[in-house]
Formats: sequence, structure tokens, C-alpha cells
Amino acid sequence: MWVETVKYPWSTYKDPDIKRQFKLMSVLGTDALPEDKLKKLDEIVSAMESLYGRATIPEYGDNNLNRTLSLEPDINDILDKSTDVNELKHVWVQWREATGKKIRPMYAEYVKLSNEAARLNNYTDNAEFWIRGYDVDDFRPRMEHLWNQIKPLYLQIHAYVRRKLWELYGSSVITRRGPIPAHLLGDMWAQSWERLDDFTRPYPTIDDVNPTSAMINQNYTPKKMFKVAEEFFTSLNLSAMPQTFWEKSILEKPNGRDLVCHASAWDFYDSNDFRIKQCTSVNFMDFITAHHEMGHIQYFLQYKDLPFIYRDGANEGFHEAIGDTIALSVSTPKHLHKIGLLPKTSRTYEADINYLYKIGLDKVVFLPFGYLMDLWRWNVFKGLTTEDQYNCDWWKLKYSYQGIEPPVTRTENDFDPGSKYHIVGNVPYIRYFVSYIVQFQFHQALCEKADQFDPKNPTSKPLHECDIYQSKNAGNAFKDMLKLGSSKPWFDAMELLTGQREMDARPLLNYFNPLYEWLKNENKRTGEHLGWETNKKICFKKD
Ligand SMILES: O=C(CCC(O)(O)[C@H](Cc1ccccc1)NC(=O)c1ccccc1)N[C@@H](Cc1ccccc1)C(=O)O
Ligand SMILES: [Zn+2]
Repeated sequence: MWVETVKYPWSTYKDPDIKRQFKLMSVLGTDALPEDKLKKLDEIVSAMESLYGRATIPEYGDNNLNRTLSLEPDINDILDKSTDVNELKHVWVQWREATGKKIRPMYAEYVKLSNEAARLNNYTDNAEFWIRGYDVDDFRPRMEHLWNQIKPLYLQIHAYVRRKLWELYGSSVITRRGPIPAHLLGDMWAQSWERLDDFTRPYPTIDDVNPTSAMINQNYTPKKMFKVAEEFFTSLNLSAMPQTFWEKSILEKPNGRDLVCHASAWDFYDSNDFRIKQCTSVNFMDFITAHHEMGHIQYFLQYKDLPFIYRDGANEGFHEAIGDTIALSVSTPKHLHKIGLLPKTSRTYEADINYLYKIGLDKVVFLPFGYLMDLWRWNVFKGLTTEDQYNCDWWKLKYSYQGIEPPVTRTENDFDPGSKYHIVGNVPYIRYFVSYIVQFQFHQALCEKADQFDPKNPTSKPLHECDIYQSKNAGNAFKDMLKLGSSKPWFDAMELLTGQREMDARPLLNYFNPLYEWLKNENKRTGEHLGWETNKKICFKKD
């Protein structure tokens, strides 16, 4: 709805709530574009997204089946199981041939039109428009500061994993001082490395925390995975999924039909119809993703009776953090044992380190990726990264923040950012970096409410062992924050739950501290070089 400021001089209003509603309502976004440009922008984004959604790659090897593989589940299964470096290189390169390379010609116009829309909303560029919801004018320096607090921990994990991969693949594939080749990290974008847990964990003899086999043995279905996730939320006195959710959600990849498989949660803003679309496979990673998506639905349910304009996250990072916060409890060996997905648990130092390592391969490893995704796009929207150096600047960031390198030479004929859903789907990404920081603040606060963490004696009940399952105290505290939606600035929502008004990396760093100490000792023992260096060229012109 278009609110004429002349008719409603809302910026002069006294009532802060009415003023806030008008302010939020007055943001037009891309609707500020003239008709033909809006149409063009929509066409470009849906063309990029549908190309990505339909992308398949030829199967590895010269068998004449010429089967094609989709990202989910085919390519992800290969990334999960294969240690054939040529097969891993094949899927890495072919996925980029099938996505980014084809999307590159559309991207520059997407950037131009997005910036035009931002300027019509009185922002200097789309980067500023995208970060407006974080309500601070030094947001980007704050993100860099948070990253600098985390970086020492990341360097330790990076050095340790590089050594384990060097032991497995040998010096012809990977060095012990250079960046890690991207195709060896168990993920198409090297954004999380948890698939490496099996063969890189600190104490390999300890039985692994692998619920996937238990899920398969117990005949889990995608629906059962979501039912188990729902039961965690209701155990906290949060809301169950409405009947329409079970009727209308798409929880499995429909065979035959083309579908953008990237998971998503939908609010139809009628206080009743809420859905998830997820191409769920029966495995632990997808079980965790189910909690992530259900976290969005839970937020929808808690704010569904607010004025329409307030039915949103306190900021975009909050919306991404709800399900992940719950998943920090679900993932504990204690909880998995409780729900029958883990035979037994041994509460030894070694088991603790193994657990923190597995969680670290997701949460700590993700942070440089979660940050650089929009570092690159902010530079593109600001004209600091021009079209002729899209890929060069991408790989400079991947090298400098993640310490990884491409398995084959990349040039400006390629467009590797376009191999990631959020780039082609026009979905901002710093929200996940924010989420990965604040979810540990939420987890710590909820664990205190559940009497499973004592900030005055943090080692008495270690935060990584906390499971808030069935705690009404924790659930009610979470509910009170969720119910605010975007009706208050996010600092107030954060303060209501955690007592703080800032994003703070300390709960995350405290959570991983035992792992950090272990890694420092281990890397010192093996004489590991921290960080990475290379004399390889990163940038090549269009050939
Ligand atoms: O993209 C997702 C999960 C999908 C989603 O739930 O964040 C989804 C993305 C999306 C899809 C289509 C249109 C817009 C956004 N977000 C939502 O469904 C959503 C976001 C905000 C409010 C309501 C729903 N996760 C990220 C990062 C991540 C997060 C957590 C665990 C692993 C990985 C990724 O896979 O790279
Ligand atoms: Zn999400």
C-alpha cells in the first residue's frame, strides 16, 4: 500500500507505534520502479531462479547412461560420500557450468535495476537498502569487527582440517600451508564442512554422533522428521503446526515436476495458511534444516495477530536464528539419545571435543562464507566490483576470508557467485551471518531460563551440553520475544530475551572454547601453519 506522506505527515506524529507503522509501510522497495523497469527486474530474477532450479549436470565417468544429476539429492549425495577427487572436481565444475556461467549475462542488468529501485527509496545503492533493517549506521564495520573476533578460531579449524585432508589426499592434491581446494570440503560452496566429520574428527575411535543411520533404520519419512521437530516446539509450550500446514506443505521433491528445491517457508498473511517447501532426504542434515524452516513458521505463528506491517522478524537475522537456536539443543548427544536417534552417550572429554568439532564444522566454518556473500554483493552494488571483475573479486574474497581456492583455473567467462541460490534468487545473505552470532546469544539466554547454564559459573553446566527440551520457562521467554515481530526495534527484542541490546560474539566463543584450546594444542603439536599463502594467480581475464 502506497502511503502519501503529504496526506499523512507521519514523520511529525507523536505516537511512536503509529509512526513506526507508517515508516515501515512507506518503504516501497522495487515497487518504486516505473512499470516497465519493475517488469524487467522481475523477469530477470525469475529467469535466473528458474535456470538455477532446472539445472542438472552430466553424470561423472564415461558410462553411456548419460543420466543427469540434480543438486538435491544427487550431487549432495556425491559430496557426502565420494572421496574420488576427480568426481568431486567434475561435480564442482559442471554445477558452475550449468548455473553461474549461464546466469552471468543477466546479472549486470539485475544490479543496475536494483540500484535504481534503491535510489528511488532514497538509499544511495541497493547495499544500503538491504541493510536498513539493522538500524545502525555503522553496520558494515560492526560485521567486520565480529568477524575479527571469530577469525582466530576459524584459523585453527582451517589448519586442522587442511592437515586431515592432506593426510587423506596427499601433497599432489593439497598442501599444508596453502588455501584448501574448494571441491574437497563436502559442500558445493564450501560454506559448511560437517560432511567431513566422519573422517576428520579429533577422536575417531569414539562412536560417531551419526543419527542418519538410526533415522533410516527407524523408517523415518520426511513427514516424521517434521513431526518430531514440531514436538520439540510444543514441548516448550510454543505452537503446533496448523492443519493447513500438513495439508499444503511440500516436504518431498515431487517426482517429475520441476521445482526450485531450495528450502523455504511461506506466510500467506491470513493468520492461518503457513507452509514449508523442502526437498527432504532422510538424513540428519535435512532433519536440522527442517528445524530451521520450522523456526520461520513458529515466528509466523507467534506474530500472526499483529498488524500486517509488524508480521516480520525483529531483523532478518532473527528470522534465520529461531530454528537454528532450537537445533542447538536438538543436536546434543543427550537429546538425540532421548529421542532414540543415538544408542548411548559417553560424557567424556573426548566425546565433548568430538561434538564441539562437529558443530564447529557447521557454525564456525560458515561465518566467513556468510560474511563474504554480501561483502561481494555490497561491492557490486556500490560499483567497487565492476562487471569485468565479478569472478576475480569473488575468488579474492574466498581466498582472503575462507582460505580456499578453486580446483581449476577460473576466468571472467565464469560466474561462480551465480552457483549459489541466494545470488540468483535475489536473497540477501548477511542475515545468516547475523543469525549464526545471535543464535548463541539466544541459546545461552534460553539455557539460563531452563536452568541449564549459569553465567556466574559457566563451566559448571557447559553451554554445549544444554538441551532446553520441555522447558516451559525457556519456551515462554522465547515466545515473548517472537510475539513482538517487528513491532519494536530489534535491540528491544534482543534485550527482552538476553538482557543485552547488542550482537555479541562472546556466547559463540565461550561455547567453542574447549575446542579452541584443543585445536591450538593439536596444531602446535603437528607444527601446523596458521593461515594460508599462495603464489598462484587468482584472476584471469575473459579468454
Ligand atoms: O537458505 C537457507 C535456508 C532457506 C531459508 O529458510 O533461509 C529461506 C531462503 C529463501 C528462499 C526463498 C525466498 C526467500 C528466502 N528463507 C525463508 O524461507 C524465509 C526467510 C525469511 C522469512 C520467512 C521465510 N539457508 C542458508 C544458510 C544456512 C542456514 C542454516 C543452516 C544451513 C545453511 C543456505 O542454505 O545457504
Ligand atoms: Zn531461513
